[in-house]
Amino acid sequence: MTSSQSKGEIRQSRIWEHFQPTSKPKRSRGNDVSDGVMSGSKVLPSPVEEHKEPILLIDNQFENVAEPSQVCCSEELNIGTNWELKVNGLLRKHFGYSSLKSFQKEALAALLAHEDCLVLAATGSGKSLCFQIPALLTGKVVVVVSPLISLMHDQCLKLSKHGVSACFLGSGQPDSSVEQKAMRGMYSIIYVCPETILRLIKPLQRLAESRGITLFAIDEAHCISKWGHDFRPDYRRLSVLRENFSARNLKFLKYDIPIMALTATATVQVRQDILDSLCMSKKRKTVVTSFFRPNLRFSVKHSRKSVSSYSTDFCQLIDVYARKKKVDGMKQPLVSHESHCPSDSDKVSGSGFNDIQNSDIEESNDESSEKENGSIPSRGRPMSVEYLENEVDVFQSAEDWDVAYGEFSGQVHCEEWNSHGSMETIDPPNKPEERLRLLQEPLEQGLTIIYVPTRKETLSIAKYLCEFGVNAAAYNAALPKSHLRQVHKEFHEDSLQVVVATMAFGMGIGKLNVRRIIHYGWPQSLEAYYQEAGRAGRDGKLADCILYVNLSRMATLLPSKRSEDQAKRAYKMLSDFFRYGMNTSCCRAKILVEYFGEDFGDKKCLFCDVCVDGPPKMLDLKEEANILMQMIAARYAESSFMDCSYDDSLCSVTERQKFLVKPNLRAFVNKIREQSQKFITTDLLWWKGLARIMEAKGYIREGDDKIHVQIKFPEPTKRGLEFLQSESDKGFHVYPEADMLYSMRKPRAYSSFSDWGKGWANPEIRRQRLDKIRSSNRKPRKPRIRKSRKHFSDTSTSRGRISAKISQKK
Ligand SMILES: Nc1ncnc2c1ncn2[C@@H]1O[C@H](COP(=O)(O)OP(=O)(O)OP(=O)(O)O)[C@@H](O)[C@H]1O
Ligand SMILES: [Mg+2]
Repeated sequence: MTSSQSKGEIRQSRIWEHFQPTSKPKRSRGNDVSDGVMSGSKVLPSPVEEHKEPILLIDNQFENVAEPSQVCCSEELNIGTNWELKVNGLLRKHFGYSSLKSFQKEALAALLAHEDCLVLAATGSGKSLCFQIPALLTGKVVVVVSPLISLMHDQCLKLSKHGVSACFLGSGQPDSSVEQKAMRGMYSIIYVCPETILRLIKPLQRLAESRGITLFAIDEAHCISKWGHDFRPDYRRLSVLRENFSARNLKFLKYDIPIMALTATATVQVRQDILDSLCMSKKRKTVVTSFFRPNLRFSVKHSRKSVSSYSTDFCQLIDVYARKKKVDGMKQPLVSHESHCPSDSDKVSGSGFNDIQNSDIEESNDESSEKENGSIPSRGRPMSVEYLENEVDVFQSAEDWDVAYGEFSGQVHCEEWNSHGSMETIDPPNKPEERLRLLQEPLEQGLTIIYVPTRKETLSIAKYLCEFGVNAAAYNAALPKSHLRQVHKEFHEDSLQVVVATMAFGMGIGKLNVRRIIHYGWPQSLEAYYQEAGRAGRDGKLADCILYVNLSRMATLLPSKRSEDQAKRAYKMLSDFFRYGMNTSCCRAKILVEYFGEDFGDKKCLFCDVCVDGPPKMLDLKEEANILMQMIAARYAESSFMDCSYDDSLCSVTERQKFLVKPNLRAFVNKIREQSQKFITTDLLWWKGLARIMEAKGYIREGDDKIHVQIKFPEPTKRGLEFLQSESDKGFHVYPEADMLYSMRKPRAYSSFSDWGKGWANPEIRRQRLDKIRSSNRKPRKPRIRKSRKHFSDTSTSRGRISAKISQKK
């Protein structure tokens, strides 16, 4: 799949391209730099004198430095035309790879042409090399802006193993002399967090004049964007790099120092925001690879998400790692992982193991759907800003996350190298047949990360798994730093099996054998989800990305302290994710990559639950859609009448006020129930699903200014009114979505319904009953109707009717 956008500026590589074996150098017409086809840009530097090998001293942690006197100070890049050969030599020597991937080549070519570059490539595709190789190739310094200390530490550790001098600066750096050495040009790669780079502008300008800075790389660049999921305010101030390192301001520079921004998850809007915020030049290059990860198997499962559902949700995981059974509530003795489950003294306030509460919180102003759906009401503390802030982990600055672990060894880890001295990489299956074969193979044990929304759940789930003999650990920002370091260390050493974490864990983690990423609760956006899911299967082997959510409850906006604007965006992101969770008919990988602006065409991943199970049978919901549309249209007609009417004799003030209050979906559903016996027992949840489908088809729209996770105050559209008026016999065939299927799963019927129905014809009885229903609706959360349900059975209800529709068609 190749797409060129913006006059050839953006080139999107074929979907499998970056996962193809790199050991056999490819000659792909469109990608080969030496063919001169590189997006039509003049990317190759003119041949200059013979390239001087950069000085690289392979040594220990912080002494892994180059002598300033020996380094290249020239402004020109003395690379020569055969830079690809040189790069391949460096790659083999330092990393054990035989060649660059095509997107890496393109990014490098942009740098050599002194151009800015935006690199959008899937998680685990190898973005780091795009900025690491330039340091080796040019002999100048590369400055990398990175959001997390653990990530910087991780990368420095790896580079030192590969014989590349690197350091990180900031509060996590224990050696105070490193910063001075770095500014004297003694490291080839300097990692800094955005907060630190802002105070280092002057020393960096001196460094640019002495050893030279070849590139500013902004890793995880989505953090720049207010529209993104990981917004970090200090990232937005990085435009200072362009101002302070331009040829206009620094006379010794012939060209502006190029900026390279890299991310795996940026929507089209986020991309633009990155380009603008960094003041990237108009002549920049954008390199886009497919976001598709062919070896990841996505699925969505329903879970009540309470302590009582752990046994169902985690039994498979326990089977994989422990195969022990908890006997009558007796705890299995914890082995080495006792330390991972913090003791009472380590507990964060109010979040001990025995104090676990259901922390799902519904959208703040949503009426309870539990009343309708029989789920247990949240027993948590009342929702408040403080409560929410205390419960979730929110990135503020890199300084908050000092969880670097271990020391640089400077040693090459033998297990990472095969007997021929090259890095062992397993290419992900890139053809449908290969992937289908992979699907037959059992999922390897490997490691598992469980992402949960709250700190409390990290503790309760880790404890639960430990009780069954799984070597599991909790990870959240409120736990002691020593504990977090230990978790990192053991995770990297494979001595842990499961890490139960908030979003605080794992950004940029380069662990190859993560086999399962489980999300236990609604993530906050598709971006966050895809980033986290992307930590699985980096070795190219099959990996599972399972999302457990309560289908009867809406996604929740957890972090608070947001401006109105930010809250709107956050709701929009939640809403997009909610639709992903409710989807039953479209390949999940397709939804994910298309969210990032990639055209997946009619391809399918063949792996996800939708591809494997197939969509549910389509239903003709013409009658249901019609009645809902009628209700909405009628109310709309009434209210527009009220709006136009200035004649007080036509209606009273109270009546007018009544009409000014917007009815929500629940009110419409109640009206339907009042008017049609057939739908008396159809869940609100089911109607919500139908309303979502009708909104997607453009029949109704949200009438409220506030953004809701899903449509709440429906208004008819022109299209919807046309649908209502249409006399065509054409049905309204749709795939029922996950919440609709869930609400139909266990037909709840009323055996007394027939008795109850007998009196319905009598207007007086009907009036009394409707009054009763109305008054019960006014009292929130009183499960009056539900109470009697278990005694009854009758399939003549609409729920039964809809379920019957499905079974009939199956
Ligand atoms: N040219 C190459 N040939 C073979 N393997 C490569 C090459 N470049 C990178 N890799 C592999 O890709 C893996 C992931 O690289 P890297 O950590 O840079 O990914 P990333 O794109 O930065 O991911 P993330 O978005 O999660 O940060 C590396 O461990 C390495 O094994
Ligand atoms: Mg990376």
